[in-house]
Amino acid sequence: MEGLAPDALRIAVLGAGSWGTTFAKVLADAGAQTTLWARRREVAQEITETHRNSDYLPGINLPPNLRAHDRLERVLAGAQQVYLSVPSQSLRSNLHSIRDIVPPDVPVVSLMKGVERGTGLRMSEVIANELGIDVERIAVVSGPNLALEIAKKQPTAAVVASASHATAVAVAQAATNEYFRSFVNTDVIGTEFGGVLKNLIAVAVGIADGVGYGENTKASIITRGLVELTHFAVAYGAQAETMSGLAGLGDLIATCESKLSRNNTAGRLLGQGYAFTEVIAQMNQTAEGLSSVGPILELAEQRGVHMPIVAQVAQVLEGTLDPRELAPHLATDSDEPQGE
Ligand SMILES: NC(=O)c1ccc[n+]([C@@H]2O[C@H](COP(=O)([O-])OP(=O)(O)OC[C@H]3O[C@@H](n4cnc5c(N)ncnc54)[C@H](O)[C@@H]3O)[C@@H](O)[C@H]2O)c1
Ligand SMILES: O=P(O)(O)OC[C@H](O)CO
Repeated sequence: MEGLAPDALRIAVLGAGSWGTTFAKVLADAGAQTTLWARRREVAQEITETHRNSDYLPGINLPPNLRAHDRLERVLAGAQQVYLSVPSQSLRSNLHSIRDIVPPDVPVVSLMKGVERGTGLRMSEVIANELGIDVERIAVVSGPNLALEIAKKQPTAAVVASASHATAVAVAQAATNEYFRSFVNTDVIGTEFGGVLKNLIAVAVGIADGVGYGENTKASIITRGLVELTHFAVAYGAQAETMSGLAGLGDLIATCESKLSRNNTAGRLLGQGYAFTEVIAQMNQTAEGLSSVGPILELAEQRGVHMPIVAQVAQVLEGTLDPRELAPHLATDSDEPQGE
């Protein structure tokens, strides 16, 4: 491609929604020759020919070294790194399709923030399972990363985690440019669960917002939510410090505060009185939190972790709790004061 260094990294990104496209732009802006897989041919054509993805990133110009295709074989051929950004519940079936065509030995990176319904597995676990590859080849990216802001080149940080420090570094190098900075760690569990759990707290904050509660209520939910997500993640082997980093607190703040967040938006609609089915009908993008609530509560129960906020989000989704009742029962279902 014109203007690219001859040794430019060749990268494949699967999933041309808002995050897949934005992350592909980050990688391309960092100098990689990047190819996106779009399910729909017309989306692939629009990206390659007009450098736009108007459905997901209206008004954003994409760089010329970012192209797209609807054929997986074309996208994956010769890729030196592979990134996955499809809705979490569709990951396994997508991996089936690429199992035999992912280039050997290259890093495979999850950009997703969900857990699989039915198994409760994190995305990196589904990848290891389905592709049968060494965990040292797998990395995950998380952090306060609202796609549209990054697509507009607003300065942002993220964290890349892998069981292999070398893999994390290779991915972070590829995903660092003048507006996007990738840090590294080896706490894959904490980094992934941070991204999943903050979505649930963002739904709760959205509900409070939709009901009409103010900043005290939302700050209370965010703060107690951080305690809840830390207890959960640590019970599953995460390091507590990860939860006060970019993938925990950082993402919690961004998602709970932003009207761009789909999880926050879904919560707000619930708080305004829309039923779950009506919210789903109104959302035209992925709100992962809605699918993660059930599996996360099952996992919490298995390790004896108390998650009052997430449990109440589940009740609002089921229609068994009035949204106005969510915040008053923030901390516990007991009337006894408890330690913070
Ligand atoms: N958008 C963000 O700001 C953001 C930031 C960080 C992480 N994420 C995570 O990235 C992942 C993808 O989210 P997104 O924001 O790009 O969602 P999106 O709704 O914007 O796009 C989803 C994409 O997946 C495609 N898709 C839908 N069903 C599919 C299927 N069965 N098989 C293959 N492709 C399918 C859609 O056509 C679309 O291209 C989610 O896990 C999300 O939590 C999103
Ligand atoms: O729009 P949301 O709620 O999926 O959040 C997007 C990102 O995860 C924010 O970091």
